[in-house]
Amino acid sequence: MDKIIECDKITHYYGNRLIYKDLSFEVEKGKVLGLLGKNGTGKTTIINILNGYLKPRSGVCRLFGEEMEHLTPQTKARIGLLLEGHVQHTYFNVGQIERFYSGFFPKWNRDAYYELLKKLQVLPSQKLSTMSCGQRSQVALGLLFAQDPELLILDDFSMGLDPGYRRLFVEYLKEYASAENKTVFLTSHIIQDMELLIDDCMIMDYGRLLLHKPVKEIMEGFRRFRFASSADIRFGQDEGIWNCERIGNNWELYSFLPTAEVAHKLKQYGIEQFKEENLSLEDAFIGLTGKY
Ligand SMILES: Nc1ncnc2c1ncn2[C@@H]1O[C@H](COP(=O)(O)OP(=O)(O)OP(=O)(O)O)[C@@H](O)[C@H]1O
Repeated sequence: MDKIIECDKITHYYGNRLIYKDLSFEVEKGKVLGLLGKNGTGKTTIINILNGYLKPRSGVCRLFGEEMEHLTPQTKARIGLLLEGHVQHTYFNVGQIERFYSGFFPKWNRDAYYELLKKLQVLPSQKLSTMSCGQRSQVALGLLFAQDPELLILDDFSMGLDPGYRRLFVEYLKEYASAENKTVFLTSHIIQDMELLIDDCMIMDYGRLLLHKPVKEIMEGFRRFRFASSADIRFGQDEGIWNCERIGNNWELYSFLPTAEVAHKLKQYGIEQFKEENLSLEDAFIGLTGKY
């Protein structure tokens, strides 16, 4: 299997502040990987390292087998990059920006741009600087599809997009990734979109990678157990319990363990009655990372 992204033991600090230590992961060709994490856990930092904008203190990242600091122009043309939603050249209008970008990319597909853009309520003569935040994001996404990259890296692609356009874009992306065997690495705080789109999920915690798994495994294996108790219940993570929170005498416990094992653990505290629940990816994310 081709590895499109390889990160090996990345350690990064801003000043004295550790962002992560020895972070390693790979993304195979054709996969859609979603990077999730609370604010400030280092998602944009990873994207900046992947693109060679930031040099980590140690470790190596490779895209298409080339080290991030020495990407050739040919490899760069295979990568579509969206940094927090926007295009920079806002003095262009909708038509001019398409013509400007087309010169840089050999496989430029102008129809893909106009197909997305025709859904926008703007004229080709409208300047980007006079557009709303979401409209500018739509232009940026249209330019990415026209580039026809083999690897798409999208940082917070849903920023400013309304629900209808977000759904449309998620559907385009899904089709793009599966029909053409493209690879996508993306971040978003809109986890409902991620659930529809991604194959694998990486969740960052402060200073470390919390979890990297196929979404299917999370959806099938991770559960919430609700029960009532006045006991002082304490589980360690080494016992397979990710999170156990109390609100009054009502408890929420999250685990990948089979029901019988959780039942056995609860019995030690005298709890025989509990309710087991399947989770959306958003609920699973909250169960894994806690509510702050
Ligand atoms: N240039 C910088 N200098 C110093 N600290 C920085 C710099 N850029 C980011 N940070 C800090 O590093 C941490 C990670 O930032 P980053 O932007 O990667 O987080 P994020 O996960 O993308 O956050 P969000 O979800 O809010 O977009 C934050 O605490 C941030 O304040």
